[in-house]
Amino acid sequence: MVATTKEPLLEVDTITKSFGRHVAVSQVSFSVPAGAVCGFIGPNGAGKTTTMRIAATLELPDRGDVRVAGRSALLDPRGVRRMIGFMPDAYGTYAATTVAEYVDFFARAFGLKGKERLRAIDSVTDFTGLRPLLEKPISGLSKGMKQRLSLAKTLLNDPSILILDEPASGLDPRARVELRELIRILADQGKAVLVSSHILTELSEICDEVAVIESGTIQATGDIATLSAGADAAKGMQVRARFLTDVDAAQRFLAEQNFVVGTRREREGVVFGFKGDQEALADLLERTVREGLRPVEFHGERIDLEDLFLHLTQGKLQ
Ligand SMILES: Nc1ncnc2c1ncn2[C@@H]1O[C@H](COP(=O)(O)OP(=O)(O)OP(=O)(O)O)[C@@H](O)[C@H]1O
Repeated sequence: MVATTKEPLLEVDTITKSFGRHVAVSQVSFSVPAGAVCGFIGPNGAGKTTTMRIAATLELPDRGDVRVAGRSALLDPRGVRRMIGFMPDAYGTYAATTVAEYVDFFARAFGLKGKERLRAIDSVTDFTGLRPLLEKPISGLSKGMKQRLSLAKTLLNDPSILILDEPASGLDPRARVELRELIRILADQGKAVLVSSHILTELSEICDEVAVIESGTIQATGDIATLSAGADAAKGMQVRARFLTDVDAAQRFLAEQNFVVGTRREREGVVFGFKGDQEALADLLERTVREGLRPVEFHGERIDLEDLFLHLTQGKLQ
């Protein structure tokens, strides 16, 4: 489970689903509290869409359950559906339809009537910035605007949980940033947001937590800082250090210290691998000072997000 002290609004509880003999997801568990964005990260074919479709009650799991505010999706799919907004990775084209017609159609499909429907349409088209484009045919919208339209439709019934399947895929950098901002606002309104991507960097700035999936099984859950720290400790980080005293003496001293793996001279300094956490690194810096080595530079390069993703997944074909 994603570690959190808050009550989960969405709980995916040990779900397993096979298609024929192929196990698409196996014992997948994680949870998302209200007000949080959880990134669901995994390479192509990892099981993200299958998990999200089950969470959105569009598919039944073979085993396990999904609970929304404590309600079981298996026992009460209609009740759960009312609380969930699902934005699929691909949606039907309604090329000849205008933005206004499209939103109105879905508002009616959600059973919204009269003033309530008009209020909901105003609210979602304002939020997504689509109001100036209401009379435009969908065929004339950019990919970014189409994604906003899909999000607008998903928000019509004001769901407390949002499940967004690869919403940023195919968007240009500006549209990505704008979409991220909208997602953050929605979480700040108290919604629980589950958002998938096959790249960690795309979501790292807005996610409170991530769940990493590969080959149908969860590889890691938690916040990115904790996962990065764990990966640093396991994989090691590279530290660059410069000393005012004799560099050879500094290199000899470092080579004998705990967590230090491999030292080499580089320009006036020493570069070494370090397999400890930030605390252990701070201790090492303190020891170099006590030793009289007079450090003037001591810089640990932490694992970057691309490396973290590669560390958490094994790149299995799926
Ligand atoms: N309806 C289906 N019938 C047969 N196999 C399926 C079906 N849906 C998914 N699969 C298989 O289940 C596995 C998981 O697919 P899923 O679409 O959930 O992955 P994903 O992580 O969303 O991938 P992508 O990033 O490529 O969208 C894949 O091997 C896929 O081929």
